[in-house]
Amino acid sequence: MIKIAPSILSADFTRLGEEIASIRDAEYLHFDVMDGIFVPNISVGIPVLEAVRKFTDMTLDVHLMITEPVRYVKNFIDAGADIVVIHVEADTPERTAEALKVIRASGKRAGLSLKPKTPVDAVLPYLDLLDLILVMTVEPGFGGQKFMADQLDKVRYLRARIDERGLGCEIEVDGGINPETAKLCVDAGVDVLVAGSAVFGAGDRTGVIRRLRCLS
Ligand SMILES: O=C(CO)[C@H](O)[C@H](O)COP(=O)(O)O
Repeated sequence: MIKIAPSILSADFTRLGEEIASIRDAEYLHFDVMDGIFVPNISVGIPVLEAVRKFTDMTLDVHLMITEPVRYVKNFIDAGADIVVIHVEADTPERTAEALKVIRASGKRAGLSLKPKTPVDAVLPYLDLLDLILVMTVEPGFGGQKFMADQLDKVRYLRARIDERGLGCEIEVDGGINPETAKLCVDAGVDVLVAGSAVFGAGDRTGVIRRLRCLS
């Protein structure tokens, strides 16, 4: 069963509670954190995550597009994150592993993401520490960009590595996901689809989530 993770980056922040309440039948709620340094944009942070945590029981999938994530992972866990995804490019290998261990030691799920220009084998040394790998299918920083189909080679490669080792690590994609690109991702072996503008730009959110699952 494909999991859907609507990204609140594309929600109407003046009505964030209503926007979240309009999402039914999605497994995760994707929460994008941007620091203006790791990516050329600034989004929301810990106080907003705390508010969202009080509002919903959904699994909160927190994507940290920030430098030196090891400094902040515990704060995001305390604020209510269920899954914390950091970037492989955001710190040294030692501190990246340390951050992943802190997440798991807190009883939360650890994820690692890679930007489109990062070679896929950059995440392999961390596989045993991971519950999720997030393959970016746009340059991180902004919603509403065009899907990069060439990133699906990474998905196929990771699918094979994860399956041959019998690991439970999920593969997630983020950026430019709509019902057409979702089909390509599912065929390549993706487990979780992040979708921002496709979900929050649609009137019928239940309908679009169903189409993203390739059910209609
Ligand atoms: O992480 C992100 C951008 O860095 C967003 O989650 C992503 O771009 C979703 O937006 P859309 O579905 O509109 O492409």
